[in-house]
Amino acid sequence: MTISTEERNQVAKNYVEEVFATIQKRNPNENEFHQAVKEIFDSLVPVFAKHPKYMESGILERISEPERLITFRVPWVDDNGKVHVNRGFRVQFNSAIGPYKGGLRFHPSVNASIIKFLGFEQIFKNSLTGQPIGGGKGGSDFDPKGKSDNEIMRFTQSFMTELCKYIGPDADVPAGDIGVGAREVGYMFGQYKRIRGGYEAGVLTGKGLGYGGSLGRTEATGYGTVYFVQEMLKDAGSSFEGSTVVVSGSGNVSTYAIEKAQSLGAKVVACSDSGGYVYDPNGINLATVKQIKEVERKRISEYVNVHPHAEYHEGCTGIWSIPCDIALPCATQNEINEESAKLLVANGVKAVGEGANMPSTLEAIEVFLTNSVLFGPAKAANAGGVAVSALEMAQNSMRLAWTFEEVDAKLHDIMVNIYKSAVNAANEYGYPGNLVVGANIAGFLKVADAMMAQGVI
Ligand SMILES: NC(=O)C1=CN([C@@H]2O[C@H](COP(=O)(O)OP(=O)(O)OC[C@H]3O[C@@H](n4cnc5c(N)ncnc54)[C@H](O)[C@@H]3O)[C@@H](O)[C@H]2O)C=CC1
Ligand SMILES: O=C(O)CCC(=O)C(=O)O
Repeated sequence: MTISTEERNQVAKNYVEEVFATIQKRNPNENEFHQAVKEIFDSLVPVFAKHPKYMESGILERISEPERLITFRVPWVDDNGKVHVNRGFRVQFNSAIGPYKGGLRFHPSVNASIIKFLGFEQIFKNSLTGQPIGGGKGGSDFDPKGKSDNEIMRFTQSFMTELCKYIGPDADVPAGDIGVGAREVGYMFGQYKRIRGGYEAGVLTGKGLGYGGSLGRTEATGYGTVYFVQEMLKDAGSSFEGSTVVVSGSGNVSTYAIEKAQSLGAKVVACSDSGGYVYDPNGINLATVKQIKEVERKRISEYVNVHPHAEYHEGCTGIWSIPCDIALPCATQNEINEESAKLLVANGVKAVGEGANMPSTLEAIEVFLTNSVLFGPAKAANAGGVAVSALEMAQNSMRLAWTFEEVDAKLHDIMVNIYKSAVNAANEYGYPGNLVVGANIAGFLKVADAMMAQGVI
């Protein structure tokens, strides 16, 4: 008996809802994880309607359950001799297409829900890059703010003393994320080498250039986000040239998103940190931001001491009230809610590119899509960082180093290809222009096919 398209869609929708309900029940109070799962699941209904084989082999049930979630104690001693205990995490979510790959986040908000949402997203993002990397993520509820260099070193060494049991160049390859940059990766690499012996350069990415790091990795996520938005704009007959841009955050992703947007002729008028935001009508002076954040490790409020014509405002969400053509949320999850999205639309925003992971709530995404704002979802738009991490792994394996220009050209190609894959999948499954659906489907299909080929594991 043949069934109608409508009936197929209903069967697929029921399946997705049933699996989602099970996930909510099995992972209570993990709101960020539920949010990430819901966004993907809703996008996949047309895939299950067209290819019931994925339902029959329980792909959704399997892909949403981590292969492994490791939690561990991280004891360390501060400069005054006081003992502290933090909690460490590593989620090894999916290894269907390659070793687990994804960053480590040190932030007091880190918990199982945050790590699982990030690890889950990483599966599809990594698949979109076209490189052989599975999905993983980790971190700790350790707060690096205000800690001395020695405290950071003692903490990261303690963290790696446990983590090193579970990672390796062909097994699981961590890197940085919020609160983890070149300094922390360096200390972790040293501790891994000390415990495990040998010189396994490919066990971590984001390393310093003098000991196996790749040129272009520091810039990759920010540059990649701008390359992705450039493709969206190009298709709409527009560009960065002469546009006004707002970028949230002032860390790794923000800094290099600002740098690339400026180099393409945009005026970036605002950036922020977790304390507040700076509005500079003359255009943000990036050298000042780098000095404050990368050298002095101080608050962004210092900016107005150097540039008194600029304004500093307390609080995180106010930045979205600044009129702009292009918004690049590059700070953290759920930083744009429905209200902020409506404000951006009312002020004429044309494009949004997500440099951070899940920076827009589901309601905010809906606002952008229904108002025909060009919307580059995180999994696609910020995939440049992990893509260049995979290039770092490749260079480590080959024991050679590519030039900055070579890496940047590869990054550019990868971002263009991700954009094309998302556009094509959106068209094929009946959602033209919806890059959320397109990226989710394109990322899913490769992993799902690999899982099918490898049997029920
Ligand atoms: N570093 C990387 O290669 C990649 C990072 N990401 C994502 O990009 C985002 C930023 O990460 P990084 O730049 O690496 O971290 P980072 O630690 O270098 O910078 C984070 C920035 O966000 C600010 N921030 C934190 N909470 C905030 C809030 N509530 N409001 C405003 N600003 C806030 C911090 O003050 C800091 O300036 C995160 O969502 C991360 O998961 C995504 C892909 C790759
Ligand atoms: O380069 C990496 O492996 C980390 C990238 C990452 O954590 C991310 O894409 O969110």
